[in-house]
Amino acid sequence: MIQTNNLKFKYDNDNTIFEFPDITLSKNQNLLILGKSGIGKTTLLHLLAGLLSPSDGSIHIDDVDIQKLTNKQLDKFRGQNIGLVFQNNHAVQSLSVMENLEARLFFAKKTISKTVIKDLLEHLDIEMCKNKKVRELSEGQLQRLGIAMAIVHRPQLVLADEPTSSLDDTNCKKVMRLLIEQADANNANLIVITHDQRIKPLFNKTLEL
Ligand SMILES: Nc1ncnc2c1ncn2[C@@H]1O[C@H](COP(=O)(O)OP(=O)(O)OP(=O)(O)O)[C@@H](O)[C@H]1O
Repeated sequence: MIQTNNLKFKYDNDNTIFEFPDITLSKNQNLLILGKSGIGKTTLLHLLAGLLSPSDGSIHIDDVDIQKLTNKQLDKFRGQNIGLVFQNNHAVQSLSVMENLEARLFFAKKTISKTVIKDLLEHLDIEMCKNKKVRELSEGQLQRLGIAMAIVHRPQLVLADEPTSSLDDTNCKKVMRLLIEQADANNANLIVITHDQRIKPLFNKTLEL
């Protein structure tokens, strides 16, 4: 469940004040966020992830008011409950695909069987790369690893910023199906930002900024 109220934000070094429309998502609902370049889509996603702090308003995720958490509590909450798919992959270059996923699970304090991880990698078409170092992956493989890392710990909320931008049509379909399936299976919410026309028909709830 996600609820935002009267969210406002301003970067320290800029006078623009962003005022975001309220978001209400019940369990299992997904949302596509649209809007022209520079309107504040990524900013909104960072607010929802607790990476930025609003100047006004509130964000509730599963009844937790994230502004009320200390930094340490927020880090823990994010690690366990939120999955982030960002344009720049945050995987550790010197570790393998599998080691990165194991590190993600360790951080989230969750145990997921090797079979389930193998299944996830197969769905994302990167099982054959599981022992490769991150620096040895192609752009598309790296993006799919980012998606695996965002959902392997089965978070309640998945936030994805342009998750399909460097994927071909086949992988775009696979990735979006997987993100939506995983969100459904975990009773989670999926919020996606995109310019990718291919994924618009997959969402019945959209927010135009
Ligand atoms: N750290 C920052 N400090 C100051 N201004 C910033 C910062 N990050 C982003 N901005 C500005 O805030 C505005 C919104 O940026 P944001 O990345 O949220 O837009 P967006 O809608 O996601 O754009 P795009 O579709 O091009 O990715 C832009 O004008 C951007 O220059």
